[in-house]
Amino acid sequence: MHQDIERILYDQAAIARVTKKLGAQLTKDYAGKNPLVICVLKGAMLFMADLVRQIDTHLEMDFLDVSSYQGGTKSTGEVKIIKDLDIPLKNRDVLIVEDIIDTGRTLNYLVNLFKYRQAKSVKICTLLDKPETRVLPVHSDYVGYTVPNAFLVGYGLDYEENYRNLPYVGILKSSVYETK
Ligand SMILES: O=P(O)(O)OC[C@H]1O[C@H](OP(=O)(O)OP(=O)(O)O)[C@H](O)[C@@H]1O
Ligand code: HPA
Ligand SMILES: [Mg+2]
Repeated sequence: MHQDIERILYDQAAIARVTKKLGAQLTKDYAGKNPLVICVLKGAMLFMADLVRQIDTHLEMDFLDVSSYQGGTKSTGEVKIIKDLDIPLKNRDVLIVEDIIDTGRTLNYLVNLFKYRQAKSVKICTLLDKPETRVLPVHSDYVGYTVPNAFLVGYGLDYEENYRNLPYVGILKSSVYETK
């Protein structure tokens, strides 16, 4: 698995550092608001698990499964809800937690959907932001790291469902997907 990684961008310590910093900001911004913190499965699961433990105020969690990459390195352009939320979000302060914003299709779709469902506020916290490849506009209120235009894996991010369990974020060697 590790031999398929070109370069490690963020190791465990770097991820922990930025997660702690984001958690401190969120603790301040959401004190007394009991936000509904939404994890976008599957990619955001590890970041969500670490981030909520750094937010020191009441919150609720829910999980939504959407997919637009169908495992590969290219966005299909179509966002599909595979599992919807359980908790109604009308009049709730919603915080969407993501691993990465790439084309922006996933979050553009979700922000519009949650506003349509009458959330009181909708904000985004993403570990990684890849602004160079944006197709649809997305404003993220909380960003861990801004990343270069490369296909990344690890810490939740996959290539064909593999590599999510790497404890770091790295660039996948192009030979891994170009020979397919
Ligand atoms: O900005 P975008 O181009 O929409 O890309 C970002 C989304 O793509 C990935 O999810 P994916 O759809 O691959 O599903 P996964 O989270 O289950 O890996 C990633 O976890 C983000 O949710
Ligand atoms: O760089 C990426 N890696 C893995 N999954 C992704 N989904 C969007 N961008 C990426
Ligand atoms: Mg995802």
